[in-house]
Amino acid sequence: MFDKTTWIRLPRNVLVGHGVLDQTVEAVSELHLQGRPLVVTSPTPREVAAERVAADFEAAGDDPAIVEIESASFESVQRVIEVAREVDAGYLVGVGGGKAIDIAKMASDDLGTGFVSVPTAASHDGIVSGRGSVPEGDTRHSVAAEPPLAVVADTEILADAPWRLTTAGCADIISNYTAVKDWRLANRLQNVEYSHYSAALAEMTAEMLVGNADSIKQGLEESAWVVVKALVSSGVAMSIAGSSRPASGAEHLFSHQLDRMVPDAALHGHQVGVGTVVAEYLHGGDWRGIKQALATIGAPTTAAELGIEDETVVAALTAAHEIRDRYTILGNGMNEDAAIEAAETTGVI
Ligand SMILES: NC(=O)C1=CN([C@@H]2O[C@H](COP(=O)(O)OP(=O)(O)OC[C@H]3O[C@@H](n4cnc5c(N)ncnc54)[C@H](O)[C@@H]3O)[C@@H](O)[C@H]2O)C=CC1
Ligand SMILES: O=C(CO)COP(=O)(O)O
Ligand SMILES: [Zn+2]
Repeated sequence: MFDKTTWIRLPRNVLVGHGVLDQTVEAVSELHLQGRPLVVTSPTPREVAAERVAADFEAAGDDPAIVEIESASFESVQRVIEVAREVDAGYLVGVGGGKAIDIAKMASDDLGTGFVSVPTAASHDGIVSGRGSVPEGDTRHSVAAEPPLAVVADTEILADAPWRLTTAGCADIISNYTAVKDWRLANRLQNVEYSHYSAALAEMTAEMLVGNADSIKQGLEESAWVVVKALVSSGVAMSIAGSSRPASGAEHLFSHQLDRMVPDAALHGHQVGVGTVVAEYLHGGDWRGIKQALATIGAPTTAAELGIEDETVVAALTAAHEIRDRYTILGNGMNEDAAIEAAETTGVI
């Protein structure tokens, strides 16, 4: 008997454009969600967008509540769940960067409620994905979470956000190159389940972004448009795969290890970009091309540009494979000499 089952969960409404934040209530009303919206946000995104979204729900008679989170942690998820129960929320609206959106989608999953994604920065490809990424002790979980029913990406807001957030999003997409190589390797060596469609979409998204690298420039709203569409596409690749494999390989393990060693030292996407240069080198690929694309966009390509000590980068490379049980080009780990050699050859240190 044929026994394969695939369940691909994608958003129904994806709004991308200038001023679309004002259409959030309309995009949600189309989904026939019931009850009060709970807006999940963090301090800056609250000022930038969440208060406006809440005011629009208020004006529509939807009686919204707001909860602010500070970090991506299971404690934050738990707090949001508690607040959602206290206010009897019908669905959750995540407004902010990757952390606020991850917390909202994980809390929604637990509560069994709908989730709407309102990114205020084009900084990560979790905008659409049905995954949450949360550190815990020595490890970092990639957990199944509620994928958004709707996405509202206002390019006016995204273009107004600090430019470094957009370059981080670009680097998070460029990392698909090595993530897919790692996925293929894991498929061949470990029989890890692999999706050609998902991998092709993830790679094509990275190629299109790199092909447009010259047109991604600070101060152009068009750039925010190009980047956020790529982030949506990358998130769809994760939804097709049912895992973060098409967008997260060795370069992500390296970034997650840096988060453990030097929390908040640099943006997720920027760390991932530097990890991509080293991972591409380890794969014997065109690491110079990756480095050039990152540099053209204005994303960091060295430890110094990340603001992280060379020794910390080397230590993160040697310990990255321990983050989780995900087979990558790192295999059972790099020793220190090999990590120094790779980081020096690529000019990362
Ligand atoms: N679930 C998934 O599939 C994925 C999850 N992630 C996760 O997302 C997180 C990284 O996302 P980031 O957005 O880089 O981090 P973040 O959510 O911490 O945001 C970075 C900073 O940007 C600020 N910010 C956001 N919008 C702003 C605006 N319009 N103006 C000014 N400041 C603004 C935030 O307040 C924060 O200080 C990590 O935890 C990462 O693991 C990343 C990729 C995929
Ligand atoms: O950041 C991600 C994809 O860009 C996914 O995060 P994980 O590595 O935790 O799955
Ligand atoms: Zn990422």
